[in-house]
Amino acid sequence: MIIMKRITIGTRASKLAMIQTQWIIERIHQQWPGLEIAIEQIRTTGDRVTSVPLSRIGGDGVFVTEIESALQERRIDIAVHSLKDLPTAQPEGLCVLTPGPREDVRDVLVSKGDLHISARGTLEGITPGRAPRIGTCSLRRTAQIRHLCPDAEILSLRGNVDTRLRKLEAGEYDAIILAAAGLHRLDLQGTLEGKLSYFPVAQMLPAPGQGALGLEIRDEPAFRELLAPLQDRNVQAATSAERMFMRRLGAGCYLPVAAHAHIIDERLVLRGLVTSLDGQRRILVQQETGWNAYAFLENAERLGIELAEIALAQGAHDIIAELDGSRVQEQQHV
Ligand SMILES: NCc1[nH]cc(CCC(=O)O)c1CC(=O)O
Repeated sequence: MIIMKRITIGTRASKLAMIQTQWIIERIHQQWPGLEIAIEQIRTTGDRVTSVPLSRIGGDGVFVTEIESALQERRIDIAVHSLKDLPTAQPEGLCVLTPGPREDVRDVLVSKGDLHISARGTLEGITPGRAPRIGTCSLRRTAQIRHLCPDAEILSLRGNVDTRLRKLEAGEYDAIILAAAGLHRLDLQGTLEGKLSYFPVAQMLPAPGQGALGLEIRDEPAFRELLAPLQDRNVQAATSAERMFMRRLGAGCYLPVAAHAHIIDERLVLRGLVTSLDGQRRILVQQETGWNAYAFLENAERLGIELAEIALAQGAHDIIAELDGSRVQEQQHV
């Protein structure tokens, strides 16, 4: 039985983070109408340091560390995150629940001119003799776009979604790549009509957890009970498989590792990718659970681990080690 009267939700202050938080608050209120919910905005390292690519700041958790401290110190009770920003292992005493439904998992090309993604997933509309300039800071997107278009010039792009769109308008890029989920939640499809083309998942495999939210709490029965009605078994199974794939590879969230799981015919199907930054070497693997096996979370997690081991057996370790090495060198030059 819930006896709480008031809880505090912690979040980043960005427009997207606030929309996500408001949505979660509405969902909690539907279940627990009397509960008073306060919001605490927390500034993270990722919000403060906007001029350096995330892959150089030091990888994991740049958008969450301060928020996790607030949870551990009991200044907040629930943290609302974009699941893909959340490291795959939680600090002592914290756990993550995943509400549904999951937004669109795909990445989108937002174009200033003719560049677009065809239905087959190829990059079209390139001006002959000129390398398309594409903005992204994600190594996962960089490697996959280089695979699709080895001539593309990849330019660094950081900031929240509005900032990125402003930089595109300013003419620094021919196109930029964003997560569909962020654009949809910010209700930007209308404004960007005619400029958007969606990558098929197979051509731009998403980040583990992309499109899903993660609710982080102290692992206590009262908060588990409070959020239980929001949980979605299928989203939980799919994202757990994706995140375990990443975790077993020992890859931080800013390495070119991608994973996507979905349910077909009552089986959980997981696809994973480990790729070199130039997009030349790719280890693309797929595995599925038995019929209805994903009903047990352990099976979804085991699927992620098994697929990672398949990728490692095919040489994923070498690619990751190489990338880790080059990142350390880059950091020394910052
Ligand atoms: N680190 C950026 C980030 N984290 C979560 C989202 C929104 C999409 C999502 O929830 O997966 C974005 C923006 C983007 O990648 O374009």
